[in-house]
Amino acid sequence: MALIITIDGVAASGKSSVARRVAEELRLPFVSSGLLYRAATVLALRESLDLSDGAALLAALEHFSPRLIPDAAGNRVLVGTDDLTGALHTAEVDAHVSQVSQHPPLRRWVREQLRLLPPPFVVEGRDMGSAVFPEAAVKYYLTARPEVRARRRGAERDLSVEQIEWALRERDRQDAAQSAPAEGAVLLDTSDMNLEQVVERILEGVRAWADR
Ligand SMILES: Nc1ncnc2c1ncn2[C@@H]1O[C@H](COP(=O)(O)OP(=O)(O)O)[C@@H](O)[C@H]1O
Ligand SMILES: Nc1ccn([C@H]2C[C@H](O)[C@@H](COP(=O)(O)OP(=O)(O)O)O2)c(=O)n1
Repeated sequence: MALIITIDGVAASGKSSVARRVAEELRLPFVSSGLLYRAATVLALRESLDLSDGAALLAALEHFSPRLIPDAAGNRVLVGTDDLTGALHTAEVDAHVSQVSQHPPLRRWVREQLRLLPPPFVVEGRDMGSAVFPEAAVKYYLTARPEVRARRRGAERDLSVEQIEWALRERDRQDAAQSAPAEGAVLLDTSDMNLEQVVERILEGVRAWADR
């Protein structure tokens, strides 16, 4: 079975940065599942769709067919030849993506897109090790204290750390349904670890799996 490594966790726990570095060390592609939910949100906002209307949101995904490109330097999302990536990480998308991602038809669409990707790869999100790739060989779940996560994200948003912490706690609450750690996932609280320490812990886990 080709190796799939899942790295799930709460917002700003370090999933994308850690997945990118782990994939780099293992010379594997890495996949950021959240970008498809962010792309769905950007499309819905641009089309002024009702974010509570799952059928309309799914129709928009099927019409625009956003494509996730697992670039090693950082995943990209294309709609036709338009690169949506630069519009995905904003406070406005943060504020609406949880509502968009709740709809089961959208989750099924995202799952179908992800399961088309040829293993091996590292994939990060909320439910990669549970709902999407339960067969994955190595599963991790990252957490960190909200104030630590807010400080880390602070460099990426033009909001105060207090505003970011409030928004992260709100998104944790809204995302809770699809964010439970997968069975067998190794839980890592990264609050007091730097990025490379988290990366090394996961690489140790992959080596242990390879030597089993
Ligand atoms: N263990 C860590 N220590 C310090 N900074 C970190 C750590 N993990 C991630 N970061 C930084 O925190 C920010 C958010 O990380 P990111 O990977 O985007 O989180 P997520 O994908 O879980 O939302 C990034 O700037 C990243 O470089
Ligand atoms: N596998 C996933 C990935 C993301 N989501 C939802 C929940 C998140 O609030 C949004 C955005 O996810 P993303 O990983 O890009 O967000 P963060 O990097 O954690 O801030 O999408 C999801 O429901 N399932």
